Amino acid sequence: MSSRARILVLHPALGPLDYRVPQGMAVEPGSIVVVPIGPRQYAGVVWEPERLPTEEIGDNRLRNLIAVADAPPIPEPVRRLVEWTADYYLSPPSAVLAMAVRTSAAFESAPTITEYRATGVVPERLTPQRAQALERIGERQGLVRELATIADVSEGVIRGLCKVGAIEAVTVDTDSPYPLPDPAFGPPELSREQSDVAGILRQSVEAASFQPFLLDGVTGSGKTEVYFEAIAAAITAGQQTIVLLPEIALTEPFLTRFAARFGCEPVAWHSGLRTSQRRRAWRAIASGEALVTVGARSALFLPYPKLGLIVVDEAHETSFKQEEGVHYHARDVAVMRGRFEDCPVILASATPAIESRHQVELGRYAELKLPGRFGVAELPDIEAIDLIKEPPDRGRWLSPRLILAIDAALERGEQSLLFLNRRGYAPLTLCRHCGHRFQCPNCTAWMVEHRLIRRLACHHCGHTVPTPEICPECEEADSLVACGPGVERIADEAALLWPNAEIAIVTSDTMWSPAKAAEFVQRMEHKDIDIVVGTQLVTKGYHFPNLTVVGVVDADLGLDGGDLRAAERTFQQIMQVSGRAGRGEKPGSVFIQTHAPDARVMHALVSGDSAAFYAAETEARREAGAPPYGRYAAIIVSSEDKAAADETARMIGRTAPRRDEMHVYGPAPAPLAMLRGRHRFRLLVHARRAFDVQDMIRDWLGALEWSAKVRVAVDVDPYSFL
Ligand SMILES: Nc1ncnc2c1ncn2[C@@H]1O[C@H](COP(=O)(O)OP(=O)(O)OP(=O)(O)O)[C@@H](O)[C@H]1O
Ligand SMILES: [Zn+2]
Repeated sequence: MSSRARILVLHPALGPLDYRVPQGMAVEPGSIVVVPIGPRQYAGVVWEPERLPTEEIGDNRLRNLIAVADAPPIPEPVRRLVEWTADYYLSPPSAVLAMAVRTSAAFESAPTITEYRATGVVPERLTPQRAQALERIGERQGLVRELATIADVSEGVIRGLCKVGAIEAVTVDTDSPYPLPDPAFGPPELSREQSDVAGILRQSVEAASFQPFLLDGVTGSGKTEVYFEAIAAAITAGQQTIVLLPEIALTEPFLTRFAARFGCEPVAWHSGLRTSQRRRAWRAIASGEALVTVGARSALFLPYPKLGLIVVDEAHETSFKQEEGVHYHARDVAVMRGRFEDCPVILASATPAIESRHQVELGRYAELKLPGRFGVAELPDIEAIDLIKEPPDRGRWLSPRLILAIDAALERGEQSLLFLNRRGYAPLTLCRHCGHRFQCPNCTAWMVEHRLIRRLACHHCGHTVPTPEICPECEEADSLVACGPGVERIADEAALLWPNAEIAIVTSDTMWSPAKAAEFVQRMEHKDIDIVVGTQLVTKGYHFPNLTVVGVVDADLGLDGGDLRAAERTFQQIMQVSGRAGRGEKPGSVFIQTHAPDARVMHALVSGDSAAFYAAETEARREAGAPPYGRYAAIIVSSEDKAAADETARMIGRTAPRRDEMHVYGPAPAPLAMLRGRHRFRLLVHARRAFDVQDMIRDWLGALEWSAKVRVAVDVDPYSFL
């Protein structure tokens, strides 16, 4: 009798497969193994056969497992989480598992990796490519492949630089231990309110049982300080913590703040890590040595063996929803993980989502409130500026009242922030002679002018072209006009208004790495910047006590398009950016430029009556049967071949089951009818809360077949309707 093992192979197109465990090899559920598939080798994880049924094959046809990896097994709660996520989001389990086993380097038993870095030697033959490579690499270090990507040159160029001594190899120890955070390093003195909330969280961590908390505290109330106390309790108990942040850019300030509280930085996990860093972090996490990990949503699936606490900061942020591959929502999966791990989950937010508030009403989440700012800081005053009554000058975007407020802030030596959630110079370029508009060839989207790099760029697919001198349609020179503002245009206007002020543009174009974020924070703290012009990237997390004036350039921007969360999102975003003003001793003021001062959301922002706003929004959702009172699932059909996509979408529509508990809308061309060269059609399932949408969709789509040219993606609980 041979012993067989069921393996979930890390190959997106394959289901579970059985293998023979050769004599002398020992595996258990969770073991990471290497298996043969045809002539190739893949990693996989041993699974409980009853949980992943598959067609059994005879013993005589089994192939042998090749090896067991030198890494701890994937713990049981993670295996349950993988199954749940795959089930809920209608995704292949292997695609979910791939997020837990994120790096193949991690279980190859090589404790060192060879990396490369610049030596400072300038080669005699300095081609433009070589010069570019050395300039971009700077102080950085990595594999040849990684350096080539950073420098945007071929690997050959890097190897060439190596031969002439401009780049050298270094051996990196990827198993060196991380320092241990010390709960007693720098604890703050908590206010009464803070200390009450911290006490409840501490107790919950010590009790080590599942409990979701909604930590609802206004901006600057000390939510971070308070959940740090829960982390301290977990560290003391020798348990691991995950802190999820909505953007990588926020990790840098978090690391510094964490170090001030605990004496050393936590382990960071995000897409910007090099192979060697990824391997080191993964191994420390999987062995249980890494006590606190901070990261973007992908940190959630890692195999922490003794997880004691999960924190989701800025939990209302929609960037926790993944829009590609497995369409999961990290906030919701975090709560499930807490349940499988039996540990508390803290969702921290100044503007909790209606979905999360609803869970509080149902008694599933415990609500903890911090209603006031810490210390002497007060919440800022918010005023609306009616752009019809107080318009900016022609061709300008800042109204007189906002300009006066910034004048005064500059006079007082204080900082201002102008918020506009639009990268680049202008969202649309057209020819004033023939009316030609520049559209992306791959997407249903205008090309956005970026003046800093003198290119037009598509924000959906990344396609760029140099900004043309003449209209490609009518060949008229100097006929192109920029329509509407992006942050670069606002920065230009600010430079004209305040020629002596130091102005910084902060977007993902200018702040694309943790190091850039650190540099920005430093310049702000040293008052080297007077006016920040930024996108949503600067709206959260930052604490700049000298920042007192915030101007929202176009508060109506997020209301266009009108998906079900548009008003809520606008409210959250503006509250969030307002939260940057007056965080220190100096009071802050916020100006919201709008064409719709009478809209409910603008009223709520100005009056500060968020309760009334939420009540009305929630009631509207209830009436519409929208989440959290009903559910949606989107089916997105796409193909490079428009007719094929159209035909498949219609077939799916025709075969839609008819049930009382649900209705299927569509198919219709998606608002983003073309994306990255693929034509897109959408269907939307709208169902009652209790209806098992996933099961219905599984049966429905499972019975259909479509051409290999067509991709059908299901988005359960969609946040994007484009
Ligand atoms: N008990 C305390 N002792 C000393 N400083 C504190 C205390 N509580 C809060 N602070 C300080 O007040 C500022 C705001 O706190 P914190 O950033 O934790 O608030 P927050 O609620 O997380 O804010 P936001 O939601 O805007 O990110 C920080 O600089 C923090 O260090
Ligand atoms: Zn595009």
